Amino acid sequence: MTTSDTDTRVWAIEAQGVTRRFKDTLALDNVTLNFAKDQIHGLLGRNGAGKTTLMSVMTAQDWPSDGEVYVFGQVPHENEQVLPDICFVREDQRYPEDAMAKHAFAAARDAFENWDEDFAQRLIKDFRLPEKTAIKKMSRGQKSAVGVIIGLASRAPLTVFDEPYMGLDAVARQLFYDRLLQDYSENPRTIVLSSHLIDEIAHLLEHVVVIDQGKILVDESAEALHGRAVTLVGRADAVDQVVGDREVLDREELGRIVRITVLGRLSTEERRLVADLDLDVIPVSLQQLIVHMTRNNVLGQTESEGIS
Ligand SMILES: Nc1ncnc2c1ncn2[C@@H]1O[C@H](COP(=O)(O)OP(=O)(O)OP(=O)(O)O)[C@@H](O)[C@H]1O
Repeated sequence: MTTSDTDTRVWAIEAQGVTRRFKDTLALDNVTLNFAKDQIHGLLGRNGAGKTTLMSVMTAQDWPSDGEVYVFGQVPHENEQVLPDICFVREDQRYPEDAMAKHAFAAARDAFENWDEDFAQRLIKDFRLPEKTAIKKMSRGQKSAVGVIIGLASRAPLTVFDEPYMGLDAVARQLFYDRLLQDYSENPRTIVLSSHLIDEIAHLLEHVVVIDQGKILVDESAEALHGRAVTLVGRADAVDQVVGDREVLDREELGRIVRITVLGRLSTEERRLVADLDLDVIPVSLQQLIVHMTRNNVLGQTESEGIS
């Protein structure tokens, strides 16, 4: 079995130059990144960015067209040593025609060594899941709950949730976040979460990866990202004085007042200037930052390709 030559004590997943092509579509374009062990990672990006494809390749459900993937230091594909350590929860999970939730849970109990039956039973009650209804006949939210319960109770060393909460209502989603955080603090493991609801999951994330058009746009700790951009509001000439030659992510004008989002933290001196000029400083949420960055990336590429 091939073993990655980087430090397998640190990385749960290593992707090296991973490309995935589907006929004319380049879903992953030479992706190189690592996911540290025992952290909660967010994999974020717009529709069609390549999230599901990357998750599928990393969990050995799909092969890369090029490049290498290692999970816990080994190539995971067709690897009986690593596959039992991976739980991939996806929205489009297929179940046999008459399968009920209890059948899915029994299969998960057999598949995952760390399966916690008491925890699963508590989650079934929390999510009010009907155990005797065929999964195919369940509501969208109930189907999602089946996946979420399997993902949590499996306690797999690598658990990957691809948009697990489609269809879950706000109460159920909050339940998922709370149970995940609580169980993760008691049983640390590597979690990868993809989501469109960025602000809802931002507080869970320790590491953030943003993918856009198959390329990695951001690969940073959540802490480093926090405060990476700031919005300044005030008189145009005063705001421009502080903005200087910083990269502008967004600019809105309302008469003589402007609202400009710039990359980078403000220095102590700049903060003083901001106070003297009577400007408002508004922190930028992870969701706003990613919206700005992916929007700018698309515009940048469109312009450079000469398409207006
Ligand atoms: N089996 C496939 N055959 C052809 N194209 C595919 C296939 N799977 C994915 N793609 C294409 O690859 C690109 C990435 O798709 P992917 O599902 O990974 O995106 P995503 O980021 O998960 O999107 P979403 O947030 O909308 O689920 C898209 O352009 C998609 O159409």
